[in-house]
Amino acid sequence: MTTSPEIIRVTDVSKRFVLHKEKSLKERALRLGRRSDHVEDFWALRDINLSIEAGSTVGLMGSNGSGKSTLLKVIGSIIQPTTGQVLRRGRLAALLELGAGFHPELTGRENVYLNAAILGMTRQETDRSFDDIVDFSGIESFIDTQVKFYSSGMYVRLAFAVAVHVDPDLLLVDEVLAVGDEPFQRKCMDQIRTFQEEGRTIVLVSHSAEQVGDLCDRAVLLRDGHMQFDGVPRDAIRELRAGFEEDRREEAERRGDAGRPVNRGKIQSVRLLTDTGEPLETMPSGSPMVCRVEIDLDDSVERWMMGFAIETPLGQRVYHVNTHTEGVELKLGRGRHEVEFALPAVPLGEGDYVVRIGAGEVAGEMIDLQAHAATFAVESPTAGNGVIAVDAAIDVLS
Ligand SMILES: Nc1ncnc2c1ncn2[C@@H]1O[C@H](COP(=O)(O)OP(=O)(O)OP(=O)(O)O)[C@@H](O)[C@H]1O
Repeated sequence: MTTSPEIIRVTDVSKRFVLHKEKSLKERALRLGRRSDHVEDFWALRDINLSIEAGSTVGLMGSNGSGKSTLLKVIGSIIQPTTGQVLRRGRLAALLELGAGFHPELTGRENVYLNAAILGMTRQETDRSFDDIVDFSGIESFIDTQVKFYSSGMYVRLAFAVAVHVDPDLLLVDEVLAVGDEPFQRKCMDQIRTFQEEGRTIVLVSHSAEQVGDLCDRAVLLRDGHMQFDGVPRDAIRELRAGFEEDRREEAERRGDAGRPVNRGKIQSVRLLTDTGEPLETMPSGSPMVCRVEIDLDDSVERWMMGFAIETPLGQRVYHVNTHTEGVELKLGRGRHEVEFALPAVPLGEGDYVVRIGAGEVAGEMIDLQAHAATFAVESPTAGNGVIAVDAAIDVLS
């Protein structure tokens, strides 16, 4: 097996920001308007080690403020790490903050030349690519308008068009693409796939599990500036969701301190069974499935409901049912309750699936949630791929 050469090496990188916290208005007034800054260190990244091989597509994931954009900027040398070092090879194109790299007073045309020059293109090279850049951006009629009058989508269109036409070895993309409209986002995704086929390296920040699962061969998960996970996207997504669940519980406990009872219920077990009561791990497509959930409640729980969902490992929901919307009343009272969801036929396509179970009061208060309550695999002999099993027949008509 040959391994690709390393294109990025991040060694022991930490990034500290200094936060200036303003004191209250009253204190400022007392100091007659002089700044009464209270300075605090904030570590946005802590001891990050990362080696990225040429030709790979890596997704940076994590909750808001976890350090994704900071890491991307450190990789792109837009900001310097406080400690540690970043080594990078090849030509870089980066699509970071909205408008970064564009001068607001210059026109789109002038910015294309300026931006391409910053990214390492000669004037002649830019002349040759100019029409393609404008064509890709789709904003031809605004190319001689100052970019300060551009909408966010127009900014991103032009910036992405320049970035992909400078022949980069490494493309860094922050979430900015999300402001483009749907056709443009699709065009960007097609371009990213072309880049992958051409063996270029891509590092992207995304909140979309779908996108990371679909595009990336590796995902790095950040939590509070630390690297929490580095591996295959589906495992990163599972870790990320487990973290969200943990946060939700902590949040519920905090709210509990403010007077509401906590731990009013807990899902104790979730079992997947065949219709004859055998444990179910792998099933043929179209066969029945039973899901039995045991939950303990305390007597403060009022009218409640339970939801059952089947998702792909990347979190795409393929089925959902809820006791309340189906008109099923659940029993009240302290102690163990058992709810069964019996599905007479599960016509899913071949693959792995995740069961998500949630319980909450009809009035809106969450009781418990297990985002990864159980998993199962479906085997299907049908033609094609997808989340539904369809046995397509193909005829050559002419
Ligand atoms: N220039 C800065 N000065 C001070 N703090 C900063 C600066 N840039 C980022 N931070 C802080 O560093 C932390 C990480 O920010 P970062 O933008 O990297 O997070 P993120 O994971 O990309 O978040 P999001 O998903 O919200 O985009 C945040 O708490 C942010 O407030």
